Amino acid sequence: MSSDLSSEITLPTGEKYIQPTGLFINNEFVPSTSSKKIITVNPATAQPICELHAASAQDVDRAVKVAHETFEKTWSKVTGSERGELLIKLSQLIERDAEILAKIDALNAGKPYATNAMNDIGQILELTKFYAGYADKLDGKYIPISENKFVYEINEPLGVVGLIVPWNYPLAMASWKLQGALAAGNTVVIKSAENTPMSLLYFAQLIKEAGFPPGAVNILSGFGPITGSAMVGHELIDKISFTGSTGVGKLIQQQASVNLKNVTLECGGKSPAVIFKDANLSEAVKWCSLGIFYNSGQNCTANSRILVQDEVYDEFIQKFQEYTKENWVLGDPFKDETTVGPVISKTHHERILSYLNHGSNVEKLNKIEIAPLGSTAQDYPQGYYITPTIFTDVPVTSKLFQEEIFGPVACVTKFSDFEEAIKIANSSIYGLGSAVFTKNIKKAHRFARMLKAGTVWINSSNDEDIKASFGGYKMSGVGREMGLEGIKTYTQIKAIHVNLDDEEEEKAKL
Ligand SMILES: NC(=O)C1=CN([C@@H]2O[C@H](COP(=O)(O)OP(=O)(O)OC[C@H]3O[C@@H](n4cnc5c(N)ncnc54)[C@H](O)[C@@H]3O)[C@@H](O)[C@H]2O)C=CC1
Ligand code: BAL
Repeated sequence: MSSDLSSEITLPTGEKYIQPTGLFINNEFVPSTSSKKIITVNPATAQPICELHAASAQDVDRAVKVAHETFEKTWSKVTGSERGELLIKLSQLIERDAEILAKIDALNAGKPYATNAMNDIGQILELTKFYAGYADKLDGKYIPISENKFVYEINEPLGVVGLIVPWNYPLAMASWKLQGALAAGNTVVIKSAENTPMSLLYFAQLIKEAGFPPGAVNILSGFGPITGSAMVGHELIDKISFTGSTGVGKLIQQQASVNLKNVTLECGGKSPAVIFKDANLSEAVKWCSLGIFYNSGQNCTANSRILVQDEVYDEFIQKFQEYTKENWVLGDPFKDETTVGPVISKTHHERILSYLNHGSNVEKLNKIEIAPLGSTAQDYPQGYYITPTIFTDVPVTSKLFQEEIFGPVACVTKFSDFEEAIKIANSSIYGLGSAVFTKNIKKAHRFARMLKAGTVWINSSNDEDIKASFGGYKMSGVGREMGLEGIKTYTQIKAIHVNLDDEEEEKAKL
């Protein structure tokens, strides 16, 4: 059963559900004004799933105007407590529909359902409740000036915010932005990635059911250079929060100058994990394997550069291979045991393969393909699978060591001492995540302070928590998400100066 605005989907489990396919504007699904369509593809099979409306610049304009009007007339008058209650209601609906939301991301993004997509929903749930609790706690500040003068500062929402999200965590990346923006009192126009629009459109139904007023949240599927660019250029959008490539982040920063938009950019990374010889090696192996192979390496904080001290280098490589072989399962995202699914698309698959080819045939590096439980990408020729791979003794200046591959590919290199380790770790244009493994607490903290990265994990890796801020140094981005910063980033401060002096009144008293 399909209409122009919905499509009946049969999941690989045999279950069926109705997928909305229109644009979600003013709490209704509507057709696009353009004939351009997005055809979603299941990365595990390379087969098309369904066709969705793609927003034109005209559709963006309509969504933004609706969001603007809603902000001015309704949403800006809703109290923090009321916004918190709506978010609590939303969290209950997310909990109710957790399985179907995770199954949609498993189908559309190839995320292993039980071991990955469900984790995303768990994080979203926690985050939604966290921001619900903060919605009425955006306290201001009292600043005494003199006997008769003081200032109070209040946090106000920005207005209409434009959110542009990627495909690696389709619903989670949307939620990092959306829930914080709503808690802070903004209205939203959000665009999903063209590869993965399905879960966010399903989520639109929960927004409406939770009771958010029409126009508070508008959800567009669409292509970056058309829909995304129209959002960035729109003068009624007060802020853009973007997650994606550094190249597009740079474009957005330039285009956003049209009305001096506030911009948050969460971009690429080439995160180092540094293993000192006094580390608990088994723990380092476990975390580094998780940090590069989880989500098939499609993580902005993936520890794609692994630096190991000379004395334990060979032992680390051996244990790393063994651990990965024994603890990961490559395969069908809908099988409960699967932990490594396909990568997102044909284009991305080809991009990763070209890095693998460059590493082995151009740079002539030592390449080790690890077959988790004996299976490799060749066992799944129908989908976009990549066999987990490590390159060893990789020169620090090489393309593979410097560029973001965004796949299950680790580059390992040696270092001799603390100074060399910090120099290599910081020799990157990026500065998003980083990890350091040592039992020496002083060394760990000294190293953490010297790392140029927005997140440092000591004795773990990619162990993010919604209560802590997340974002990059250098070309990994601008601003922070999650934690308290993830709500403050959607506010602006107004300083109100109060003068209690009244010379006329004083004179009258005399
Ligand atoms: N930081 C992260 O989490 C992510 C990083 N990436 C990196 O980017 C590489 C390329 O992946 P892509 O999907 O091509 O990333 P991308 O940066 O092109 O896409 C991310 C989002 O930006 C939108 N977009 C693209 N061009 C735009 C424009 N001109 N104006 C406004 N919005 C625009 C896309 O539609 C999508 O929603 C990956 O291989 C990876 O290295 C990709 C996704 C997430
Ligand atoms: N773990 C979610 C953000 C990222 O790594 O892409």
